[in-house]
Amino acid sequence: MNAQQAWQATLGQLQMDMSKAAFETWVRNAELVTHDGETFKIGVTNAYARDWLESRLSSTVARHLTGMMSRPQKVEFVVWHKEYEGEGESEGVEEAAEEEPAPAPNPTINSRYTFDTYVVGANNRLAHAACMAVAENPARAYNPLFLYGGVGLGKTHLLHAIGNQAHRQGLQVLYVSSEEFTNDLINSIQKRNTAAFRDRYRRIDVLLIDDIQFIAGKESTQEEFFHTFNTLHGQDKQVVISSDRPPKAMVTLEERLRSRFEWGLTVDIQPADLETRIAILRSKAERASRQVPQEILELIARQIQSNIRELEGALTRVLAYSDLSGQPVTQGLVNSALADLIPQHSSLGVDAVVTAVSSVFGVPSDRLFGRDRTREVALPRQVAMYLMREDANISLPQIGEALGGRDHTTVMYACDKVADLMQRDDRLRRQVLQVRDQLYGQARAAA
Ligand SMILES: Nc1ncnc2c1ncn2[C@@H]1O[C@H](COP(=O)(O)OP(=O)(O)OP(=O)(O)O)[C@@H](O)[C@H]1O
Repeated sequence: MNAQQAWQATLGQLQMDMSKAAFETWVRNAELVTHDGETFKIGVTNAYARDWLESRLSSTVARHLTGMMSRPQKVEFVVWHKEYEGEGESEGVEEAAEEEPAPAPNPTINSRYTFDTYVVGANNRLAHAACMAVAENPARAYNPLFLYGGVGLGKTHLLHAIGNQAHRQGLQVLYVSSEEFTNDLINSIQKRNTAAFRDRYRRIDVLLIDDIQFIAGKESTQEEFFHTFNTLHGQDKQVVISSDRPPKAMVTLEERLRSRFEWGLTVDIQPADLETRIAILRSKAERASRQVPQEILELIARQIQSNIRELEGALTRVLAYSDLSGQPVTQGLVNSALADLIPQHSSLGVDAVVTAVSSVFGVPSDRLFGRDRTREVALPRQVAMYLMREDANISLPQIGEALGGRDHTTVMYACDKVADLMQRDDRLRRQVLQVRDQLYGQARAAA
């Protein structure tokens, strides 16, 4: 087998092993540059892709190549552009590519929000992969990309991350909230300067428009956005849109806009699970050069469940509390610092959990309290047991007593089963998050 065949076979293997999104984002455009008998030099289009492949795939790729060539092989990823082909050593090419001066900052893009600082978990993996794909290949991956999710879950962060990367590639990027778009439009109409408005919005390569839900119901803004969208899309320019709900749920949105939003890819961001929330806190603490014990991060992450902005705010508050009082960060300090942010667990009782489970799973409360064992009731009941145990700290015998007079081993089994299923069953994980959303929404409202 020659080197090119071995590389193509490795690509085929990776395609089978990796998720589609990851493969498309990171591997599809990689090419064999040189092979000197023992090292495969693989070219990728930018330093991001090189670092990603180097840190996650180099040993897997080397293993596949070794198997195919029947002798030990190494792999090296380099930044490589096709137009440099034949101009000599690829090392030289790599340096040339990296020495390009950075473009002047883009005033509409927040340079702190990058893919590097975005923590990926099960809740946002697809959204993250889609954004990476768009940033790598504007207008060629998904156009438009429509990103939706609840408040404070990282939509704006991802838009800026795309913006930062596209800007580094020398593209003209414009980030605006839909409110700014509306205000710009109104001003231009008042000043009779709509030509300048159109120029600003149509002479760009990438338009990132945040919180598009605010244009629903505003007729002339929708009209103008429709033309902006068509012009950009028609010229193969990338449009990325964020919203707090999917296009279908934007009731007062004109049908022609809704259908355009659905032309490309629509992806959601769900609330982050516990592990991701801890990882976000850890990353934020590290960036602030602070050492915070794992159990403290976990304590904060358990308390603030549905909004990453609040989660970050909670950490900042705990650290400020510790600095101002001169005390170390302990559980007690966290509890005092967050007393008014955290719903008190005692307010979560059996009834609150059953009501929330009942509404998310669509099973009447009395059936959850009863002894019915059909699957449509049994699983939601097990979820209720799990949440009573995990979130409301109710004892196993009390839970069993409340839910149909079961003994504590049944409850223990249910809790383990739900915890295990949530690792594998995405739908169930989301349902549990929805229940928690309801519980904590209620608890906060009652506080
Ligand atoms: N996965 C993540 N990793 C790191 N930081 C995150 C993540 N998700 C959200 N954040 C941070 O949480 C904060 C809120 O995120 P962001 O403003 O992007 O949310 P949003 O979904 O746009 O909210 P809104 O609905 O209010 O517009 C930001 O500081 C962002 O950096």
